[in-house]
Parts: sequence; structure tokens; C-alpha cells
Amino acid sequence: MRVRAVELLTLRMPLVTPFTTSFSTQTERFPLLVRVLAETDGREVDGWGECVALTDLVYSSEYLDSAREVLRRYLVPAVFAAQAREAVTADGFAESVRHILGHRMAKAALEMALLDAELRLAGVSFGERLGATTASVPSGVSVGIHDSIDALLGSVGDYLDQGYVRIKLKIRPGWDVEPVRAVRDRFGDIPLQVDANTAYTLADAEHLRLLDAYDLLLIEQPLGEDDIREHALLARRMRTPMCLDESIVSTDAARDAIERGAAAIINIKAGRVGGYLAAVRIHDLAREAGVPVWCGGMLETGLGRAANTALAGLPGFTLPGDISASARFFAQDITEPFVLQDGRIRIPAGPGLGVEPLPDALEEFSQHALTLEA
Ligand SMILES: O=C(O)CCC(=O)N[C@@H](C(=O)O)c1ccccc1
Repeated sequence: MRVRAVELLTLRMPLVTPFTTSFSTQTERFPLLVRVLAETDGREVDGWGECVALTDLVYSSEYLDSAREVLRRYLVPAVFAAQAREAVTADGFAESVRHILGHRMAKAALEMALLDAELRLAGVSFGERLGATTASVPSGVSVGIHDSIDALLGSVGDYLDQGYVRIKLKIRPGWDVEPVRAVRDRFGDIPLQVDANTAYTLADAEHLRLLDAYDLLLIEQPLGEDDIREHALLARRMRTPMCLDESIVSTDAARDAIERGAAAIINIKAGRVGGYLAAVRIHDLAREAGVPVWCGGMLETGLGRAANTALAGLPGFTLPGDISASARFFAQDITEPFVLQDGRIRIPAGPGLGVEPLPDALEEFSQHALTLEA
């Protein structure tokens, strides 16, 4: 496969409702799309990738502008340089950019686009390539921090009515035990978990132990990204299984967290770990260690959502992921919308991602485009 050009597209998409976590309130999403214009034996194809970096430095050390700049200045030129020597492959991409330190989300987006192009040319689906063993995946939903307990219960009730099979509540100091207790009192023993996005410290251990009374599936990333030792200490003091998100930035980090008892469960996000191929390696390693994994979400468009459903179809993904319907975040997605059917989302079966951007939607939401020629 030869890459003729790469386009970096920044979109601006309004969220249907504000989404508040321990670190921010978002009312719109600015997806960064990577479009690889590739050809082989005279057949041309567009491969699509989505970078999950947020616009601000609140979730990780990458952000929208850093990702776009690293793609423009380093990663795309590295692909052009590499293909002067030998054919470019998604499998070889990570190695070919290893010398460019960090910037996993930027790398993941370009690798995803290369993989999509390859698979479309080969007529192979993402699910098939990654090793999905099912045709649809159970759909969990992430519920933000609300202004009141009543408002939260209204949202949770709506999501349960829509068929979501698992509820994840965002928590932070001052909004944790009370909302969990209220949801349990109102809705009984539904599958329920919490996500703190690093908002606590080990000094909060006694308070966090109060959550053990509510039979949660897991508590996600209560402490800092680098706090592997502290998460292991907290895990020994809580009954609720410890799950890591921000800390798991690579296969090595996953192995380290598991061996040190800091992660009984892992949230896998392809963007955070450097791509879908690295995500599969973490899945394999966790499965080997008997550690359940689930697929996290970063408010992706239908492109990222398609790739996430394929990843969540692997056998070690035994817990419902944050793979909700497009309508959970967007009134209009840039692809055909993903819809909830009996609590599940179907894995697109077509070549590559199996979905592609709708031209009108791209037109409507595009903010900025940059084309790099080989
Ligand atoms: O369903 C989704 O796509 C969102 C899932 C979700 O809550 N993601 C969280 C997270 O920390 O995991 C998040 C990511 C990015 C921005 C805000 C929140």
C-alpha cells in the first residue's frame, strides 16, 4: 500500500447535554480525524482514524493541538519517509515511529487510519483483524456529575429505559457515596460502577471504603496516573475491585499494574495505549493473567465507536464497555448512528471500520483541514 496524502481534519460537534467529570465539563467535542489517501495496484481508498485527545490538558498530557502538531511535523512525515524505503503497513507503523517519543493518541489515530485503509483494500473487517468473536457487544453508559441527586436519578432512569446494561457514575470528592446510595435505593442491584478520574488520594481511603457497601462492579482510577503503588495499597483496603484507566498507558504499564496488585480490572482505550494493535496485546496479557478488561470511551464519533465495538468483541472483554449509542452524546454523528438494540451495539461487518463519514456531516462540523502530500 502506498500513501499519497494524509489529511488532518478538526471537527466541532455539540454534545446533546453537558458532560461533567471530576476534571471538566464539556459541552462540545473537537474530534481530530486522520484521513489516509492510499492506493495499491491502482485501487484507491480512504483510511480513517480518530484521535481521542481532548482540547485541554485535563485527561492526559496530550491535547488536540499537540496531537495535530506531532502528526503534522513528525508522524506523517515519518510514514512518507518510511514508504520511500519499503511499503507502509499498520503492523510496522509503531516500530517505524518508536524514535518519536510519547504522543500515543496521535500515533494511535494514524495507525488506525493506516489499518482502516489496509483492511478496506483487503476486504477484511476491523473485528476480523482484531479477533472479535461476537457480532455485537453489550452497551454500558457513562453518567456525568449532575447538579442534584434528583437530576441524576432522572438521567439514570432514562438510560435504563433505553436499555443500557451497565451504569457508570462519575464521582469526585463531595459527589460519591450519596449518588451511589441514591441510585442503589432507587434502581436496586443494577450493574453499577464508579469512575473518579484520579480525583482522590490515599488519604481518602477510609471514605472510599464506604463505597464497599454498594456492591459495585469496580472503582475506576481513584488515584493519580502514576500512583501504581498507592492503588495497590488502596486495593488491599477495599472490597470493591480496583480498575485502572489513565495509568495503563502501555503493555508494560499493564503488566506492572497487574503484578503489583494495582489493577484487578483494566479499562482499555486504544488511543491511550498507542493504538488498536497495542490494545489487543494488552487484552491478551490481561487474559493470560485472568484480569477482565472492558473498552473505555472518549466521546468518539462513529469512526472511533466502530473501532471500539470491534475491539470490545474480543473474548477477554467480559465487562460491558463505555460504548454507548451515538445519540448519548451527539444529535448528529458523522457516520450512520450507532443505535442500542436490546442493550447491545452491533459490530460493523464491512471492510475496515465498516462505516465512513457522511459528507454532509463532515461539511457541517469541519473546523479546520490540513493536507500533507507524500
Ligand atoms: O462513553 C464515552 O465515550 C465516554 C466514557 C467516559 O466517561 N469517558 C471518560 C473517562 O474518563 O473514561 C472521559 C473521557 C474523556 C473526556 C471526558 C470523560
